[in-house]
Amino acid sequence: MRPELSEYTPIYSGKVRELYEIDGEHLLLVASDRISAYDYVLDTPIPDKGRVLTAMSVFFFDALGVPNHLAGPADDPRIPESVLGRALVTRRLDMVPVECVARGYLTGSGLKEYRANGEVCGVPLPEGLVDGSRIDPPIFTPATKAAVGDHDENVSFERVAEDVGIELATRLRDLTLDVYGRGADIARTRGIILADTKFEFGLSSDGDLLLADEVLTPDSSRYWDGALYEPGTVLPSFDKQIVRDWLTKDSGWSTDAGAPPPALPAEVVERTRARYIEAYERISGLSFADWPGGAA
Ligand SMILES: C[C@H](c1ccccc1)n1cc(-c2ncnc(N)c2C#N)cn1
Repeated sequence: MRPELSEYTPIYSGKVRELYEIDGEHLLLVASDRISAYDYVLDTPIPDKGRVLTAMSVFFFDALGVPNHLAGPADDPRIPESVLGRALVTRRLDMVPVECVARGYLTGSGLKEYRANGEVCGVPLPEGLVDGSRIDPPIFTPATKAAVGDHDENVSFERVAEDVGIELATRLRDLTLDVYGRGADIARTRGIILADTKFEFGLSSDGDLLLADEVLTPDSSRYWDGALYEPGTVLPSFDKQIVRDWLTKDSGWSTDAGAPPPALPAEVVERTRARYIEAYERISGLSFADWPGGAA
């Protein structure tokens, strides 16, 4: 008999995820079906999004073999039925207050910084790069955690070293680049570009540095369709572009409307759900139908 979610103490609620305390040593990390676009959390959920992204994290935790915070399998008996498949039991860690970002392609806030001063987080880049240019080898571009609703602030490696010490900063950078590089290689061979990603790490009570949070999911990474990639082309988001296009081209809403986006039509929801499942099945080589939880 599985416990009820109400038996656990909620300790954090994010845009699309929640964190609960199971006991002094263990947490329950829950991924919702909520989707965000243009800094809004949309009213319409994407069925199974939480389960797909949880499956992706578990695939990469297993495939990359990095010491991590998982404390049980996807069907761990401590996981309530109501969130089975979209929740994981994790060890409670002392989280390192650094957003560990790796970039293999130049876009977003990195591009903005590069255009202003030719570097990203203090890392100089070659001249002449444009939106979508490959950054090879990938670079470590950390950020400080922003308050809820704000955007993270890009900082230099030196600033991270000031905050957490040079030894830990060096380990964070090396681990971030190693895990991103190997994960991006796996995805690329399956036709999906992981342009960049954000990792979170924590320290165990034994002092071990463990990979935490979600790993290489479309919510923590930019997913592009490799078949569409041309150097310097701006690629749509593999998972969110269907929603973005409907919102800005078909719904009558605009980002400067000053009002939240409208509800999504069923067709947009289903196509988006299919994109998440496609990304998981292509990258993992596994069938999403075999993943725990879902419609009884
Ligand atoms: C921002 C992120 C979060 C994830 C999911 C839902 C809401 C927030 N978060 C993760 C921890 C955390 N704290 C202690 N030990 C851990 N193993 C983890 C993890 N993962 C704190 N915050």
